[in-house]
Amino acid sequence: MNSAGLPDVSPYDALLVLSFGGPEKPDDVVPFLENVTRGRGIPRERLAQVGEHYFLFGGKSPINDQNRALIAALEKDFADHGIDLPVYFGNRNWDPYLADTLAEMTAAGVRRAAVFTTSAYSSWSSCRQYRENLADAVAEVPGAPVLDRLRQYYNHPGFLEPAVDAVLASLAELPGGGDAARLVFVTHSIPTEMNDTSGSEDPAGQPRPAYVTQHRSAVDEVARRVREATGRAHRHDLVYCSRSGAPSTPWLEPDVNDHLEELATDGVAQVVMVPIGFVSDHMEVIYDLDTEAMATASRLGIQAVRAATAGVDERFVAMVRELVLERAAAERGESPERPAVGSMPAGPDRCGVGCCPNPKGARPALCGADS
Ligand SMILES: CC1=C(CCC(=O)O)c2cc3nc(cc4[nH]c(cc5[nH]c(cc1n2)c(C)c5CCC(=O)O)c(CCC(=O)O)c4C)C(CCC(=O)O)=C3C
Ligand SMILES: [Fe+2]
Repeated sequence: MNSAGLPDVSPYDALLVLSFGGPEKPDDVVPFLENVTRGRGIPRERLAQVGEHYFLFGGKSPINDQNRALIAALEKDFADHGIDLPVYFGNRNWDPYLADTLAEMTAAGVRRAAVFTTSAYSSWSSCRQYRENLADAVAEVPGAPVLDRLRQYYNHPGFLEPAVDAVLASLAELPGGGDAARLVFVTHSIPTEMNDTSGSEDPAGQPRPAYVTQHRSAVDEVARRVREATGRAHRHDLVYCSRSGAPSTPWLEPDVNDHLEELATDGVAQVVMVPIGFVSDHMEVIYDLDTEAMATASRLGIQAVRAATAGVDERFVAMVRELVLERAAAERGESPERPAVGSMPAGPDRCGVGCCPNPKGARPALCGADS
């Protein structure tokens, strides 16, 4: 609390929500995909396919609107809690681009901002690449504010509690209350090599392989709480979607569709798909799960329901506020509580040395113990 009895956000004078970005209209789709895949060696056929996913939804990704809704909810939550902190929005791959937002923040006199990324887990794609984006943007904008990326939140109760309720709601939608339903937790596949190097060897960092270890912690905790609530032990699995890259490069498996085939063979009749790797219903969720995996389930005669993502659940929104206040207190030299549930402790405020290296070679990155 500050002298007026309100939560103390110093040393911060802004919050930046940093996300992936997505196309807003059909003409944006190809330039967006070019932004995403610049220098990444994604085969042309894969890009054409992913372009079709966007065109199926009118050439517009839901992700930017979802982030604007999250920001509106945060502004309201801050106001309700007497917190006077402007919230800015910047993306890696589409308008509003991070560097433009940083220029706007600089012009508005922002000196130091907390940064919330819309990605809960550690890997190059979901963690360090955002830190590289921050370094690039700061290099482009003279006088840019100091930026503190908030810790990974895959094990924060504000992220997992909405997931538990979402699973319970989905079970209730299945005939018979889903009493024999399998819980199929789904996240974004990444190259196995990117998983192996996710996290760091620095004892103060996230233990390797952070990406899968963090997911297992989150998944087991949600399944445990569902069991507590229903009194039934639902079997559960962690599987993957949205594989990309060259077919010769190994990525995390099994793919959700292959897994459903296997479940059907084993006689599983009901499934709840839980998009535990994603914070909102963006393209991976509405295409890869709701369209493709749902069609697979229906072809196999499996009754399937997809659980909701955190979105603008008030606990998730409150989590962002709590993370800002926690980090602000830590930067003031206090020792705030660091809520964490599951098998892993709260992650560090700064990524460990060598955390989640870029597979194409080292680049400058902010917000690490070594930056
Ligand atoms: C771990 C992870 C997350 C989750 C964490 C986070 O949220 O950050 C994520 C999120 C997202 N990924 C997204 C879109 C895309 N990702 C691609 C490609 C890739 N993703 C990767 C990983 C991840 N991606 C990887 C290793 C590649 C291969 C290329 C490379 O090595 O860099 C491609 C290129 C085409 C393709 O190859 O699929 C697209 C279009 C969107 C926007 C959705 C929308 O528009 O609604 C979102 C939120
Ligand atoms: Fe992706």
